[in-house]
Amino acid sequence: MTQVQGYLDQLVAHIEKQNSGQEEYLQAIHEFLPTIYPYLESHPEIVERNVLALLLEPERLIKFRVPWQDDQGKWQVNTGFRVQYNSALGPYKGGLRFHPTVNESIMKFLAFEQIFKNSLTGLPIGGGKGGSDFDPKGKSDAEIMSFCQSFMTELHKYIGPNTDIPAGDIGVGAREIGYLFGQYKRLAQYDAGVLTGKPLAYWGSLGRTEATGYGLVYFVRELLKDMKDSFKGKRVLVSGSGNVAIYAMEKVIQLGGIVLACSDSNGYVYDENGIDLDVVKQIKEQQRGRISEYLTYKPTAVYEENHSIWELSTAVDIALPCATQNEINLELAKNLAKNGVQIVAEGANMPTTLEAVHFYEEQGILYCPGKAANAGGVAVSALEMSQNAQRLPWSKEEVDDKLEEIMTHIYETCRDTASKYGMEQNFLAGANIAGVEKVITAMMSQGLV
Ligand SMILES: NC(=O)C1=CN([C@@H]2O[C@H](COP(=O)(O)OP(=O)(O)OC[C@H]3O[C@@H](n4cnc5c(N)ncnc54)[C@H](O)[C@@H]3O)[C@@H](O)[C@H]2O)C=CC1
Ligand SMILES: O=C(O)CCC(=O)C(=O)O
Repeated sequence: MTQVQGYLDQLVAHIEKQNSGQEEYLQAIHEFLPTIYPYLESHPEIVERNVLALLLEPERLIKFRVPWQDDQGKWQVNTGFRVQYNSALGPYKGGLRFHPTVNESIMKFLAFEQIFKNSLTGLPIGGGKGGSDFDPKGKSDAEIMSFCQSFMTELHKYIGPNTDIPAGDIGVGAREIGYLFGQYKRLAQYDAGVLTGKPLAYWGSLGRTEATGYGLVYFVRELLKDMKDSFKGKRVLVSGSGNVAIYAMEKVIQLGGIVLACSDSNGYVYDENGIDLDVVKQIKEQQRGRISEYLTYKPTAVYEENHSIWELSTAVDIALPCATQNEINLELAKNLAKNGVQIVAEGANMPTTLEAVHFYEEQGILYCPGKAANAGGVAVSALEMSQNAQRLPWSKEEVDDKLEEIMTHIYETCRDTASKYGMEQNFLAGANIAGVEKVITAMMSQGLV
């Protein structure tokens, strides 16, 4: 056994013991460590000085009680989290998720991935993530406000425009960011730089709403260019119908692709004529309704309740999972392969199980991991921070041009890093090595901090 392998085995054993039962977190670590093996071989000082032990331990994990009152006057309580994982490259940056499945494991996997994603953007941001097991589904506006105010009452002690800057994620959009900011302002001082993804009326950035979805499609467009191909006529499946999914669909359609299906947590809708995005926006952005309502507007479409979009049996060129973690397992990946998929690019964070990722590799399906392909959202969040610091808003074109430039650079970095280490087209290894290299260099130059 090589020295590097021995070191990795020892680290994995320690992490498994310390985090037993935290499945998603351990999955993210198991996905990450083997891919950086060749980088560690060429950098023996990292192993000799045990740098990875520091990298793998979050700098801080904050867990707090969030009491709030429902519309009946009854007291309710949820758990809040903020994981401040790594600040080598800048203040902690990463979204807040409000979803009943949120727990320590999910928070830690998201914060861990965020470190390398933020590093790949080339912008000065460290990695963090937070949220709560609060379920916004079915709650009134007053209940959402009450919850957000209580959440921020505790969180404001730990964040600030130069220390930790949260944003949105599942269940946290412009409405929630508005309530969170309102409470921050009452408790601290007026500094809109403390959150990103803000509404445009007070220091939000044009283009942030679209950024993750557009960025994902820019990443795939660059990959297609290398293949002397384009989105024109490509048959595309997009899971979810939230922020990331909607703007991924919009850009695919603008570039000439056909989006055949999208979904929500209840089921999926398939429209052979191509999904009508105006209808999806009306249902999801205006009515906050269910995707099944698509059939009211488009009766010829098909709706499948309680089925995954990845079970569909139809020819597919490109799959864009944009809903949630582990939505594609091995069986569903096999179905995608049967349907002829060539590219799987992740808008969501870790939507593919490790077995399915290995299957893509074996089958030669090009796999673009979320930490690279969905980095456009956090990149534009960092541009929002720049605009806030300058006290100057940029035009939508300026933001979008920068987003395209950043995503092209991320794609090229992943491609070239993979090639440099002899792993042609392994974008996962490319993303992990390029992402970690900068973080480790910064950590080593900062000493034991
Ligand atoms: N909003 C952003 O800027 C970024 C989001 N992401 C990731 O993208 C994914 C989606 O986030 P958003 O669009 O912001 O959230 P959202 O709350 O706007 O939408 C989430 C969508 O996923 C669907 N969904 C949730 N759980 C599901 C399940 N179990 N099965 C099927 N569908 C399910 C929901 O119905 C909804 O359509 C998440 O993994 C998030 O971490 C990644 C980078 C940035
Ligand atoms: O915009 C941000 O700061 C965070 C986005 C995010 O949570 C993510 O990239 O997963």
